[in-house]
Amino acid sequence: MKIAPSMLSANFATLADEIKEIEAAGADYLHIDVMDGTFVPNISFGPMVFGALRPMTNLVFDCHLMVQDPERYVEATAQAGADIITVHYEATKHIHRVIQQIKSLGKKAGVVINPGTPVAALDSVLPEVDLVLIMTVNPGFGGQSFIESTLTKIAKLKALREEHQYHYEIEVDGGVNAETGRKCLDAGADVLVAGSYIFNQTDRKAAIDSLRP
Ligand SMILES: O=C(CO)[C@H](O)[C@H](O)COP(=O)(O)O
Ligand SMILES: [Co+2]
Repeated sequence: MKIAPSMLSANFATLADEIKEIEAAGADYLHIDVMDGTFVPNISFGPMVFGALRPMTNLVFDCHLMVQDPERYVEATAQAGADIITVHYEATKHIHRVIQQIKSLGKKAGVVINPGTPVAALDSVLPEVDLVLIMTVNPGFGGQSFIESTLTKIAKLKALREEHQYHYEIEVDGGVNAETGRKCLDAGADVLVAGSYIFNQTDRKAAIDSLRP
């Protein structure tokens, strides 16, 4: 399993040091939450900010685009050094086209659904994607409580992957701590995103280690 600390909960005044610390502590991905104030009621940062961090770390840049019509920003995200670009099913009229756009730029393509969207909405893109992200909170803010009803989606995605020999990783995002993270892993998750749980602790290595079974 992999751990993806979410930069949203890091100290923005010392971002480079925060990133180096979680890399040394054994993180696998750096989860990068881009918010536009339209698709979600919050604004975070964009490609100019994480692009500046790219030369400072070898962590996989796992970009979660919470923006309306993400096709407008996929290219800039790729150019800023993203490795995985994940777009919301709910944010575009053309989810299949955006996935193709991401792949044509040589990046791994992910799709993400809100707690209110069923796995069935993803039928047509599951054969194409490298990652499926299940929101375990409503997107927009760190530090929210895990929504238990999302666990059944993880199990569904795992069963579909086995049945059809799909290749996507299953990632979960929101309200993940040692307890809820374990439930996600038991249900079949491969990647745990955790923001406040990791960055609110002074010992980030202990926090990351506590998420591993
Ligand atoms: O996408 C996100 C919010 O929309 C974040 O990745 C997520 O909320 C992480 O924060 P926390 O672990 O504190 O819930
Ligand atoms: Co996220």
